[in-house]
Amino acid sequence: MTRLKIAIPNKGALSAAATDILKESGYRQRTDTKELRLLDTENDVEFFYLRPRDIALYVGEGTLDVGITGRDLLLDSGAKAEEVMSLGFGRSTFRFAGPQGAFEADADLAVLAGKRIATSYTGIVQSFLDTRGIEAHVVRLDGAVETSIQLGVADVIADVVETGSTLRAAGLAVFGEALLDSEAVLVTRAGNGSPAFEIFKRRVDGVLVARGYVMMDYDIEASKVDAAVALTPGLEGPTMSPLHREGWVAVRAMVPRAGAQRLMDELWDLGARAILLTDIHACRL
Ligand SMILES: Nc1ncnc2c1ncn2[C@@H]1O[C@H](COP(=O)(O)OP(=O)(O)OP(=O)(O)O)[C@@H](O)[C@H]1O
Ligand SMILES: O=P(O)(O)OC[C@H]1O[C@H](OP(=O)(O)OP(=O)(O)O)[C@H](O)[C@@H]1O
Ligand SMILES: [Mg+2]
Repeated sequence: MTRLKIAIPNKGALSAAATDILKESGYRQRTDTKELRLLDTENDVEFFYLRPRDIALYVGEGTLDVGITGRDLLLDSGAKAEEVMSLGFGRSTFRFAGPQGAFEADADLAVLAGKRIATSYTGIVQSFLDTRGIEAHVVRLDGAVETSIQLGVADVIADVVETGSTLRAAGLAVFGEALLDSEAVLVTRAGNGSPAFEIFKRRVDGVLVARGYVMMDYDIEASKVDAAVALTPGLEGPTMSPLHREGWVAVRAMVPRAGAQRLMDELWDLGARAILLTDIHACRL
């Protein structure tokens, strides 16, 4: 099997969470943030720590096999890489913004006609304008685009918004609809079904599923077990074990993490006792 080459953000908003998910998936990760390459011989993969903006290009060209980057950066690059899995972190939206009070919050984006729009994501913005048939002037900046309006370089900006605090601090407000919802994604080139890639994907997917579920154990009277199991059906049916206590059984089932506390309340009301929740670190389902 040829060694899988994987691109990881070397710094910025996606870097730490990308490293975490790989560690949880059983891969070696760098200990020094200055390291730009790391060979994991045990798993026969090599990691390349790159700018998140460049990752889709390397993968699209086929120089590297897999990458973690933002959906917005992938689309902006126009690279021939495709999204194969969303990773559930690095969530943001991509929005137009202008000086507070200058635009209606729900303005029709036709108001952009003739405006100067500053952005680091010219690919996304230009293709949006083209699709809508809006003629505007796109000003490409490397970052800190929020300041460009005050400095007289642009009328509006188009940028990543997470909490919105950067916009507020700059006296700006979003308007019109969101261009896209982004999060970190796994990218590869079209049709990559190599065995090494499949193993990598399965490992990462196992961690994501494990993050979404918890293991629930409880004891309940056998006469109530059908009602309890209706609440915790598990993935392929819960595991049931007899208890030493006459007429009681122990039940174990994976349940979605969201709502697990509410489930515990319902099980308690039904008569279940010794209800335990435990984290799952990885799984293959
Ligand atoms: N609060 C945030 N700030 C910036 N990017 C975020 C945020 N939350 C999520 N992201 C996502 O992180 C990615 C951008 O990462 P990053 O900021 O590291 O790249 P960059 O802006 O190209 O680099 P840098 O900011 O170091 O110049 C995008 O996919 C973006 O949607
Ligand atoms: O909505 P918020 O939570 O405030 O986050 C969004 C801000 O974060 C990003 O900037 P980044 O730190 O990547 O700097 P950059 O503009 O130089 O890329 C983005 O460009 C916004 O400025
Ligand atoms: Mg940035």
